[in-house]
Amino acid sequence: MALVAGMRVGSRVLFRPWAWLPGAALGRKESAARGRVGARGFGSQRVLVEPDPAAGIAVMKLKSPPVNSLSLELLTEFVISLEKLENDKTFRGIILTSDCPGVFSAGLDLMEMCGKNPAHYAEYWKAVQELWLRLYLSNLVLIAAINGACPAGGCLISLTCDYRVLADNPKYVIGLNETLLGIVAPFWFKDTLVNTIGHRTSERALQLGILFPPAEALQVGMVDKVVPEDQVQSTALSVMAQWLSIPDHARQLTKNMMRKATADRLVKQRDSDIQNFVGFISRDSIQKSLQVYLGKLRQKKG
Ligand SMILES: CCCCCCCCCCCCC/C=C/C(=O)SCCNC(=O)CCNC(=O)[C@H](O)C(C)(C)COP(=O)(O)OP(=O)(O)OC[C@H]1O[C@@H](n2cnc3c(N)ncnc32)[C@H](O)[C@@H]1OP(=O)(O)O
Repeated sequence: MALVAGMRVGSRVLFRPWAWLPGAALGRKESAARGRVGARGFGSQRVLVEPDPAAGIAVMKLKSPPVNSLSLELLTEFVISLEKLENDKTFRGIILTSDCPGVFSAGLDLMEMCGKNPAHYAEYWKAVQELWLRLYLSNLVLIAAINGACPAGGCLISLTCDYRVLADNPKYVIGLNETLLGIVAPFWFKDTLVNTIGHRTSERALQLGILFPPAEALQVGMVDKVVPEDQVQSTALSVMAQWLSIPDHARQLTKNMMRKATADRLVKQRDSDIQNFVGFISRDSIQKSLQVYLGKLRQKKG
């Protein structure tokens, strides 16, 4: 077996780029929870995993009501489930979807970024980085079955997937809308978007914080397919079959070739990226903007 840049070619698991990242190791309890997934469903409170070992795939459903906002707990459970599937050679692909009606994910949890201390912000941001790195460089085929609204961090997660299927519902908007909150998408959010829809469209989408409805999302390439809501899952499954018809080693090496440079940019500056986030989010003006935004979200109901 040849070794290419730390990747073992000839076995199914080709690269574990995070294995050497600081803080990437899981605790003892979490490690003990790993192991073969088998045919029974597993998961955690916030991440349901429905394995289909015969097909070599698993459906992973985010289940953190009401809106799958990416709390520290959800991020942690997400990473653990992902690692379990990555480590089990039975699995070659994951369909990522939501168990919360009408929302794929509301993005980063605003409560994690409001009124907390710098140590908390640092821990939170490290967890966000970790999930992005693992998803972006995953060996598995990842298909997003987007069955609800998909703003900001929710959009980022879908952009790490190899293919996005979006339900045709005008409420199911998708995009990086950070500027609407008075905050800035970090460079690696931006890079992920640029890699998907190109520079000019990203520039406009990011500055204006555009949340694209399905037809426009398809037109700009933010998603790959728009289908009636009741066909999202079946379409994701048939797309998965197509991707799994490609030999793993060739597809994985190609994915790595396309994505590694983007991931490396963050890997090389994880600590300074955390410091930037902590400094930025701790500013009084940013805290005020987030509070105002949260207030508007709450008012919407009343
Ligand atoms: C000098 C430059 C330096 C640069 C340095 C850069 C550093 C980095 C800077 C910071 C980068 C941060 C990046 C941030 C990314 C994000 O993801 S921020 C989150 C953005 N998300 C959103 O804008 C979505 C907001 N939510 C919604 O639009 C809607 O909730 C929905 C998803 C469309 C669902 O609508 P609906 O079903 O009608 O539910 P609601 O009634 O609106 O919500 C239910 C309750 O959930 C709460 N909630 C919603 N979203 C969030 C959230 N993201 N976090 C936490 N809580 C959320 C909402 O308030 C409701 O709560 P209650 O009123 O208490 O019920």
